[in-house]
Parts: sequence; structure tokens; C-alpha cells
Amino acid sequence: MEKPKFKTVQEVLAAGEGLPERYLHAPTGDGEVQPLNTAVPEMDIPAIDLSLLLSASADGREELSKLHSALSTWGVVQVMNHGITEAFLDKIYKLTKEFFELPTEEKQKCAREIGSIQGYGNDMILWDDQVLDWIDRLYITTYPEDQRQLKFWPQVPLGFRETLHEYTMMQRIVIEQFFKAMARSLELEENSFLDMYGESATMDTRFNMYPPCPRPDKVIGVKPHADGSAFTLLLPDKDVEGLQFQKDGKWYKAPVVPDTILINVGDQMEIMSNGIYKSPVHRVVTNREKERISVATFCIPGADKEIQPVDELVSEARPRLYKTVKKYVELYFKYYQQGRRPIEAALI
Ligand SMILES: O=C(O)CCC(=O)C(=O)O
Ligand SMILES: [Fe+2]
Repeated sequence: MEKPKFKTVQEVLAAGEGLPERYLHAPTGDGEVQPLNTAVPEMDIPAIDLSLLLSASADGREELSKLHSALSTWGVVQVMNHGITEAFLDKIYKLTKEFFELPTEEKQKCAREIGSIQGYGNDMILWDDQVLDWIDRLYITTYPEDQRQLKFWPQVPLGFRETLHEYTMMQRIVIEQFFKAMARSLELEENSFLDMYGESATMDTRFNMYPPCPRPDKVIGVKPHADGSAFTLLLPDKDVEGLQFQKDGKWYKAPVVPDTILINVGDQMEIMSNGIYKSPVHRVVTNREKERISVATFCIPGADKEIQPVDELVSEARPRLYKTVKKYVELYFKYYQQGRRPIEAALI
């Protein structure tokens, strides 16, 4: 079993040999250098009450209109009353932290293998002159259950596997409700998106660790990208900022609101909604003092599914913007590698 040769960020730091060139972003353009960690304003996104979204009450309608407004501008909402307890979310953060604190040899038991996206490792190296992101991660397909590869599921810390299984089942409920709410917010039949998303849809969960970084001005945690999912459920760090979203060419930081789940639209939902809901470009910046942890779950339509704008959202006034795509994630990596926005490949 061949393992990739590169060190994780934690190993780079432990070696104490200074910051490798491969992480440094060179100044681009006409010489004006903006440090990557320049302060940016906070984005103004609502906290949506998930339990209200599917109710027929006036409050429910109000909540749906908040959802519509946030997803058609920012492409992001914070979700509260999502049915997952604070104690459970704390357990996930704690287990994530404990996993990354394990000795290298222990973590390596779940190491990514060449050619696989799953497992523990550093930023994936997809092209030669790629500047590396300051991030270590554990990437696991959690659903459907028959696609699980348990060799990537840590046996230590104790309880990790069980908790990830439980979290997956809890998220499935949130995912279904959120799909229905998005359909209702666009005055569509409740299952419009769910039918296209399909029974064979997968869930991938990525545990992210961003160690403190000696050069936050020149090193980035995650490069600007939009997600290739239908949408992404994110547990951002409860204390440490870093996640930023782009709107109209400017960066804004995501607010830190404990116990909410941040949901961002991904490219495949942008396609299904014929461009009404936006898949936002986002990035993670680093800082000198504190490590940051986040847990992202990507909801990915089944590889057999054809993803396209739903008929009701195509009209003369709003012509169809996107082609039908299949196995979008493969297309995604091809474009990402070329430094392009993968969704461009789906534009008509
Ligand atoms: O760490 C975060 O807050 C976001 C990570 C992210 O954008 C991703 O995993 O796609
Ligand atoms: Fe992302």
C-alpha cells in the first residue's frame, strides 16, 4: 500500500526546520501585495430556524423568505434548531481535536493512499507547482453505509467511529429537511431537488485541522474555491475565525456562532436551481496563535444521477443557464487543477 511522501503540516511544525517554500504565496499581478490575513468585514447572514422552515405557519413563510434571500445573495446560512444537541456537537469537536493530537504513527494508520481522496493526510497535491494549503485533514465517505471503507475510520480516540456514524444519521435528517425547504422557498414541489439528488447520494465528511501558522500574511489555510457538492454542512471552529466568503469581489468573514450549522450552497445546487441559489467562493485564512478545527460534510448526488436545472425554474425570462452534468465531482477536479471555476464547465 503506497502512501504519499509529503509531510503533514503538523509534521512540518514538529520538524522545526522552518516554513517550506511550497506553502508561500508569491505576490501576484502588478506588485501590490495584500497580506492574506488583512482584516475584512463580517458577512451579514441570517440564522435560520430549521424547525420552522417546514411549517405552514406565518413564521414558517417568513423563515422561507429569509432562506431565499440569503441563498440567492450569499449562498450561505447558519442553521439553528437543527435537532443536534450542543453536547453532541461538542463531542465531535473533542474527538476531532483528540484525533489530531495523536502521535503521527497512530494517525498514519488511517493515512491516505496514492490515488485515494479518503484518509488522513495533508493538502492533496494535484499539480506540480501547486502552492500547498496549511491544513491537515481526515476525509471519510460516511454514506451509503455499504461504501464505507473502515480502514480510514480511526479506532482511536475511542468512540470516534460510533460518533461519526451517529452524526451521519443525524445529518441525513437535516439534509432531507434542507432540500425540502429549499424547494419550498422556490415555490417548487417539496421533493423536486431530492428526486434529482437521488437515493444513491453520498456523504463525505472532512475533519480539518489548521495549526497556528508562522506566516499568515503569505500562507493560506484553504485556497479560494466553491464546493462541488449539492451543499455542504459545516461545523466551523467555535472560537477561532478563519472562514471567509466572497461577494461581489470582496471578502467577508463568517461570524462565529456556536451550535449552529453553517450550510453553503455547492455547485450542483446552483445548477439545479438554474443559478438562483449561489455556490459561493470561500477560503480559510490562517493565524499565528491558535489552531482551528472544522468539520465539513459534502452532500454529493449519486454518480448515476443527471443534474440539471429543474424545469419549473427555466422560463423565457430565465433561460436555462447550465447543461446537464453527471459525475460532477470528476469534472470539478479537472477544472480546479487548471485554476478555473469548475461550474464554468457546466455553463451553456
Ligand atoms: O474550514 C472551514 O471552515 C471550511 C473548509 C472548506 O471550505 C471545505 O472543506 O471545503
Ligand atoms: Fe469549501
